[in-house]
Order: sequence, then C-alpha cells, then structure tokens
Amino acid sequence: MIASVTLNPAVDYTVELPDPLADGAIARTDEYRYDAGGKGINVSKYLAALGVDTVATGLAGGRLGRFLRDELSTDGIATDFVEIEGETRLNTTVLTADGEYKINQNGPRVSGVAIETIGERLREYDPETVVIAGSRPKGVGPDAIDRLADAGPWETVVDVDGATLSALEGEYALCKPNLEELAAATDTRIDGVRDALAAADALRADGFERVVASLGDEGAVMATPERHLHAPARDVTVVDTVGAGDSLLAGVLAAHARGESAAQALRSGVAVSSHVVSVSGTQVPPLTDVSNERDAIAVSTY
Ligand SMILES: O=P(O)(O)OC[C@@]1(O)O[C@H](CO)[C@@H](O)[C@@H]1O
Repeated sequence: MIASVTLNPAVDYTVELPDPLADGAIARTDEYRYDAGGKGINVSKYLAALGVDTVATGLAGGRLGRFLRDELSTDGIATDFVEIEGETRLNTTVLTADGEYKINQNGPRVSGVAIETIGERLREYDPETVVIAGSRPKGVGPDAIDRLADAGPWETVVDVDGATLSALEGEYALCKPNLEELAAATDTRIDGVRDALAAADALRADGFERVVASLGDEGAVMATPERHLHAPARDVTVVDTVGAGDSLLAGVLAAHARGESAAQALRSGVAVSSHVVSVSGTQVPPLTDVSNERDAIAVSTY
C-alpha cells in the first residue's frame, strides 16, 4: 500500500473563461468544476486509477474538509484525515484565452500535535511507502516531515518546495522537485537536462536516494544510484498543468510498486502526466491506455 499525506489539502476550483479577464467587467461562464486536491491527495487519486492500493491521510477541517472526504469516498478512495479546527482551503485556477492563473490560499493554522496523530494513523495501515506532498500549513515546520518519515518502517517520498527540501534532515527514498524547486534546493541555475541531473545528484548526496524532477516542456529526469535517465514530454494539447507533477510521481510510484525498472517507471510517469494535462483541474482521466503508450516514450541514459 502507498499512503499519501497532505498536510495542507485544498478544494480545487477550476473555472474556464472564453476571453481574457478585463478590469471592471463580469466574466460569466458555465465551465467550472470542484475537485478534491492538494498534492498528496492527487497522488492517491492517480494511484487508485492505476490500480494501486492507497489511502489518503493528512489534515482536513470544516465544510471543505467534509467535501474532500465525500468526493474521495465517492471515487472509491480510502481516506483517514485528522480533523482540525480551521477550514480547509479553496484553491482557484482560472483558465482564460490568454493563460492559466492559479490562486492558492495559505490555508489554516495547525498545531504540531496533529502531526503525531497522522503518524499513529499511518502505522495502522502499515504502508510500504508514504508520500508527503504539498505545502505546509501555518504552524507546521519542515521538522514535521522528518518526524512523519521516522514514525514507521516505511519508505518516505516527498514532493515539497525547494526551501523545505533543503531543510529536511532525514533519509528519503525519493523526492520529486520541479525545475524551480530543484534549482532552489541546490542553489544552482539549471539550463537543460545535464544541469538538472547534476542538481539531482546534489540532492542525492543530501539524503534522497532517488530524484525524479519534472522539467515542463523538457520532460522529466530520474537520478538513482545506478542510472541517470531523461524522458521527453509527449506532444499533447495542454488544457492546464495542475496536477502534472503529482501524476508524474504517481506513474513512477505505481511502476515501482510493480517492480518495474527505473526506465519503465519514468516512462509510466510521463505517460500518466500527459493524460492529466489534457483535462481541466485535477480530475482523473481514463488511464487504461498508459501501459501501451509508455512503450513509445524514448528514454535516454546520461
Ligand atoms: O499550495 P500547494 O500545497 O503547494 O499546492 C496545492 C495545489 O496547487 O497543488 C495541486 C496540484 O499539484 C492542487 O491540487 C492544489 O491546489
């Protein structure tokens, strides 16, 4: 089983407008959706669609917290969130003719005690892997992630911002930065695949056994103790990029859970993520074709 921990989940409100926003004008639309979101939750959603046993945990509160639980349970995804006093946040993506605009609320303030409760809940599921992903709510420091990684015998995977990556002190099985996070965590300028792999190696030396980095248009790289791999992005029509990194990670972890090679895992991640960017919000597209499509993705070794 792969458990996800989302410390600062969100309801994702995605709204599509036919024209650019104009100051002082009311934009009207029938195209909008609400998804259960937050990076760990998304990983669980995509893992479930790929047939991997998963439970979504973390912190949730208020009406939007209830919405999250209800949505996930309707989709057949097991949840075990610790209830907090504050209200789970609403994150907004506005898709217009001229771009993709994302507004993320900072979320509620949380007490450190809730973190120990998540550790207790995780132990009940005895997961092989725990994925801790997304931002931290106010009141929760990076040490909370180290404590969760240490709270049981699982391998821990993190998808957190660059500053948090640098602050972590534990040993991690994998981290998944995007280009900006990789540059921030290693304090380097990254220009191309070789730079990204060099930065990934720097993170490996810092306690992350494997690094998968999403590079946007340039696809993704993976650095492991044995290999340096690059897979190009697939040529698809992008509706929005929300959830792209989460689905890359889910594809990699699903293949890894099936005992597949690093190259197959990277292909699987790129294939899943190319489906997710083709739909709006963090909805889960049909992923049944992924195992056929990934064979067409050429992975280069560096
Ligand atoms: O504010 P964070 O925690 O960094 O990111 C949260 C978020 O933008 O990430 C997901 C997409 O990756 C969305 O579901 C969610 O709204």
